[in-house]
Amino acid sequence: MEQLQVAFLGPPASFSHQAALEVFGSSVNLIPQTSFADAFAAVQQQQVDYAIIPVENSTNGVVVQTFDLFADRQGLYKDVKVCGEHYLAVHHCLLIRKDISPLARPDYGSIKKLYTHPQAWGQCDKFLSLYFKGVERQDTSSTSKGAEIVAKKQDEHGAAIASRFAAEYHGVEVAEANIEDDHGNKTRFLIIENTQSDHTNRIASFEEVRSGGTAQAPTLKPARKSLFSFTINQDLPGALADALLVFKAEGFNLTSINSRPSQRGPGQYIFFVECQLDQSIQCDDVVSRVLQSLRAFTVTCRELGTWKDTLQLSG
Ligand SMILES: O=C(O)C(=O)C[C@]1(C(=O)O)C=C[C@@H](O)C=C1
Repeated sequence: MEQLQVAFLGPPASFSHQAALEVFGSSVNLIPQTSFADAFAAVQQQQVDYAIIPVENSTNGVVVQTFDLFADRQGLYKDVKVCGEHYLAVHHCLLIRKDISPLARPDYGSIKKLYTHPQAWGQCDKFLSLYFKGVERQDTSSTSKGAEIVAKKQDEHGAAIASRFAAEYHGVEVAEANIEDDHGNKTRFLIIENTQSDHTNRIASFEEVRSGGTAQAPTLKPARKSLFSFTINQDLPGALADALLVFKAEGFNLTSINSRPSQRGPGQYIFFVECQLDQSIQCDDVVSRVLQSLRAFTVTCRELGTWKDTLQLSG
């Protein structure tokens, strides 16, 4: 089989890179992207087979940029769907250049600027409020980008928040490890594919890739999750409640609801519903039935993928 191409948020040694290695191993071609939008575009344009994208963190909540891409307001990603998920344990470190003299802890007074991805600030809030109150913060496109900047900026006493993997890759030092508020901190990643791709269509399912082609037909169907997006007529009393009842009627358990502005006026939203289908429901066409029923209560609706629920397996 041709080597699989997998996009992730770069530069190398980001948490997305770590998640990609855990899911796909090192035999696939892992291709760094500068933004989540580039990763979505690479899937839509079939430059890659899969991309791995963070969607929510157990401490800091949803990754809004990812939901904005799933909102697909311009119709740029019409063939992109979720085919899998992965939970990654996320441990943050404070990284400094190797030539900066050892810091007098807990006083990090010599550090004048901090760099990291916006998601990481909220995951390390307690540590930052304790030691870095008032210190300038600069958002970076990823945690590993922050590590790269700190490694290159010889004229500045800056620090990055990123992983130990990023410290090793970018040649910087770990001044403090495990600075996340919750040591059980986890980020859930979604794996996306292009439903029109001949290459991925030849593979029975993403789960076959994950298991290295050894996936056995399960005796009991695993719990599955589906993601739907929809807009409603918000002037109609009960429109949202009616839409949500469709899931209940088909035996889906709603596991999360999110919304993003539809950008069609104030108070107008795109809703995202993630739901779990019980193992006992064997019916494969239940997803299309939900979509069919949703059409009666929504203005627009879309199924954004169905995949194996791995929450129980994530430890
Ligand atoms: O910046 C990175 O290293 C990423 O892969 C992105 C990201 C995210 O957006 O959630 C991934 C995991 C962590 O939660 C922090 C950052």
